[in-house]
Amino acid sequence: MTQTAPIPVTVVGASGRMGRMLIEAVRENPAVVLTGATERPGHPWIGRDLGEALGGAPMGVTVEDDPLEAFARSRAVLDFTAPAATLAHAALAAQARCVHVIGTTGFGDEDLARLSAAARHAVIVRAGNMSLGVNLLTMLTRKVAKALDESFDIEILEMHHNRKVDAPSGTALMLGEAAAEGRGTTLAEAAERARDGMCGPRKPGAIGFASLRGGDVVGEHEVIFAGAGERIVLRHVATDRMLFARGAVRAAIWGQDRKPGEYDMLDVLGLERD
Ligand SMILES: NC(=O)c1ccc[n+]([C@@H]2O[C@H](COP(=O)([O-])OP(=O)(O)OC[C@H]3O[C@@H](n4cnc5c(N)ncnc54)[C@H](O)[C@@H]3O)[C@@H](O)[C@H]2O)c1
Ligand SMILES: O=C(O)C1=N[C@H](C(=O)O)CCC1
Repeated sequence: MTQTAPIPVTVVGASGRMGRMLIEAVRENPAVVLTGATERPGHPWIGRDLGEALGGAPMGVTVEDDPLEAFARSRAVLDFTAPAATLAHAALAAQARCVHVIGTTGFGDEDLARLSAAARHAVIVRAGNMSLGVNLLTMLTRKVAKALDESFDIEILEMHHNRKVDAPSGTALMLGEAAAEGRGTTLAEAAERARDGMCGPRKPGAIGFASLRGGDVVGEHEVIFAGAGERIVLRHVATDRMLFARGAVRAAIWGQDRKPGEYDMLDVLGLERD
């Protein structure tokens, strides 16, 4: 029996809520091995052993602030940081020929264009949500939106913990894209992202968003199809961030030896697009 060597992986933003989960998800999966961990320059963990910084036994991996050094020893980068950091990582991951798994959310249109440009020379797997459940929910959302006409108003409601910095969530935008596709339009055309004051009656065909923030909520999403006398509600509740981290590790493994390009979790999970 042939035994394949584990894939060397770097986790960027190692001290973050998701960084810590990603380290655990790499350590529990024998198909991958942690060879690098980074944090932003000036972070107190720089130069320390990662295991000790996490409050446990030494792991033999030193936290660095030079991502290229770490990427050069790796074949995949797991990146749940912040848009500016991820854009910088994309160029370096392409240079080091690493699969770049991006969970970061909050990108603007120009940022997304820059990531698409990087994907001409590198494998990028990006998703606003790496869980199986949410990716299935995007398929259901597309189907229901296609089946119903504009007499059903589509509203997307999300709730997250009080430390989240971007809104609407990346997941809500994924669900919005799916709803828009089902309706035969684009989210840029249909999105209604904020309502306050005398904003007038609802625009027919709009896809509305509402964001709640509080406590330690991991991530909850509802897609509401509101018609006359009835409502259909599709709902996903995440209760454990390991869900996202295990999805990211799966994407890193799936991305090995793929052609350069921009992929998402539907590709990784082998789910149909329509
Ligand atoms: N796609 C998904 O499934 C999914 C799931 C959860 C969170 N997220 C997203 O992941 C991102 C991070 O979320 P979080 O809750 O872990 O945030 P967090 O603030 O806890 O962690 C971000 C980490 O990135 C580090 N960082 C920032 N700039 C850096 C740089 N230049 N180099 C290295 N590290 C850097 C920060 O110091 C911090 O430790 C957010 O955009 C969030 O929306 C996505
Ligand atoms: O905690 C976060 O931040 C999350 N971000 C993603 C999003 O923006 O949808 C996924 C859920 C958790």
